[in-house]
Amino acid sequence: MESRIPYFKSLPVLTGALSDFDTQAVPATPQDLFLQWFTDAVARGVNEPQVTTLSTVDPDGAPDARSVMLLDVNVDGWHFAANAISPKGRQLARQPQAAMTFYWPGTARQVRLRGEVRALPREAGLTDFRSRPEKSRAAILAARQSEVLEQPADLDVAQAAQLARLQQDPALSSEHWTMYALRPLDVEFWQSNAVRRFTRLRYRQQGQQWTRQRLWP
Ligand SMILES: Cc1cc2nc3c(=O)[nH]c(=O)nc-3n(C[C@H](O)[C@H](O)[C@H](O)COP(=O)(O)O)c2cc1C
Repeated sequence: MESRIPYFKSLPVLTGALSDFDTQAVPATPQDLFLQWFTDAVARGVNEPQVTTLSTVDPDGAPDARSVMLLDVNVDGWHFAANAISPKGRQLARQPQAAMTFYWPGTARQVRLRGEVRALPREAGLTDFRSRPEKSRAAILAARQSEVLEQPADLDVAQAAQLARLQQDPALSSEHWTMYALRPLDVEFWQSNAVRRFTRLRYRQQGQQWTRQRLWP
């Protein structure tokens, strides 16, 4: 098979108006720097900056990763919602550790987080569930997420059944839809610049404080 290396390497990367990253002038917490970078990504027109790659560990110790939507960032961590009985939910129940990776094209910035994941109290999942459109709630209720779908028509039947239930009882909720918070021990901010000199800054939790270290690129 013909090599695709020249093709992939010919595609532009780390493009955009790049900022200098002054690691001396950063906030005390990674939450604040993350929100600065996030707001900047939105202002620069980055599409869907709230989508992140969430990596977990399966029962065999193998990594697993997928996209999820970031829903909040605060002292409790980086929040996302998922079905507790999905593979990721089961993986997190067994091994409550995860990583999140953000890359915002056009900013040449990456943010990586690693740490413990906690399922938030049930009310948080319920509030998120209730805020979703009816069809999305029906899809969550019908979820047998990541099981093999033998007959595509089974999905339509399952979703239509849940939609009918919801129309009869709009207060219906999912007992499995859960809000999670990834509370990082490490958060690394990575920035390229016009001369491809990468600047990396890692925040590390130490007790109640965050320490900061520059990393070799
Ligand atoms: C852009 C995008 C956003 C997504 N957001 C979520 C999300 O917030 N929560 C979720 O459970 N799945 C989300 N998904 C679907 C997951 O990537 C994944 O396919 C699904 O949750 C099953 O993952 P699992 O088998 O590892 O549990 C999203 C997918 C995409 C492409």
